Amino acid sequence: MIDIRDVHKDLKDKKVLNDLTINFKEQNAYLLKGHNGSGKTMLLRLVCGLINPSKGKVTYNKNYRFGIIIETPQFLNNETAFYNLKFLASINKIIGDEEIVQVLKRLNLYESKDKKVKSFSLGMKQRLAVCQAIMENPDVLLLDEPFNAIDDDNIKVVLEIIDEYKQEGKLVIVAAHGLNDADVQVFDKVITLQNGAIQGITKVNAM
Ligand SMILES: Nc1ncnc2c1ncn2[C@@H]1O[C@H](COP(=O)(O)OP(=O)(O)OP(=O)(O)O)[C@@H](O)[C@H]1O
Repeated sequence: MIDIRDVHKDLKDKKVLNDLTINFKEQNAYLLKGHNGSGKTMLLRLVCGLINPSKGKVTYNKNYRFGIIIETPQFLNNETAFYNLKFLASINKIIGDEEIVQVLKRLNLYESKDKKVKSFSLGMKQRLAVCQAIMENPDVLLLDEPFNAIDDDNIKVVLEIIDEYKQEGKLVIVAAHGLNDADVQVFDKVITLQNGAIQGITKVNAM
């Protein structure tokens, strides 16, 4: 559980988060919606501790390991896809080559594993970003616009992964726009942000 209570965040005189109170629960997937600049990315940053609130409190009920894509992921462009994941895996040292191969297969990148990232399309880079986010099997998955530039088949793969995470009792928060109604069904709640504040929270099965 991640509890956000009465949170405000000011950056250079601008209120980027405005009086947010939300309780994110395990076994649930949340979809963040809202116009550009409404605060979706800031909320994801707040949830994983990349920014601290100016006022209010963020509480976790356990030590979570986070898997994240926030804004445009950066890779070592002159290295291969496999090398990039191996390099990132060397930080925590909890997975080996086998897990990296599995995740590349899952995101349909195995055939391209030995290609340099600079030759990748936007969609391939986005899928590689999903690989790095999920490869260590995190407790909480935070994805900022993961469907950008991804084709329908791979959108389905990412939606399946979100569903699996929920079934495994994990917590998933995704910022995305333009998902069709059928795809939104994988989420439990849709949170709409406007000017850094919550405009509405809708239960998906009630939509
Ligand atoms: N370093 C900063 N200093 C001041 N304001 C900032 C800073 N970074 C972001 N902002 C502002 O915070 C607000 C929220 O930005 P955020 O990136 O969270 O929006 P978003 O909903 O994710 O939009 P997008 O879909 O464009 O990514 C925006 O108005 C943005 O201009």
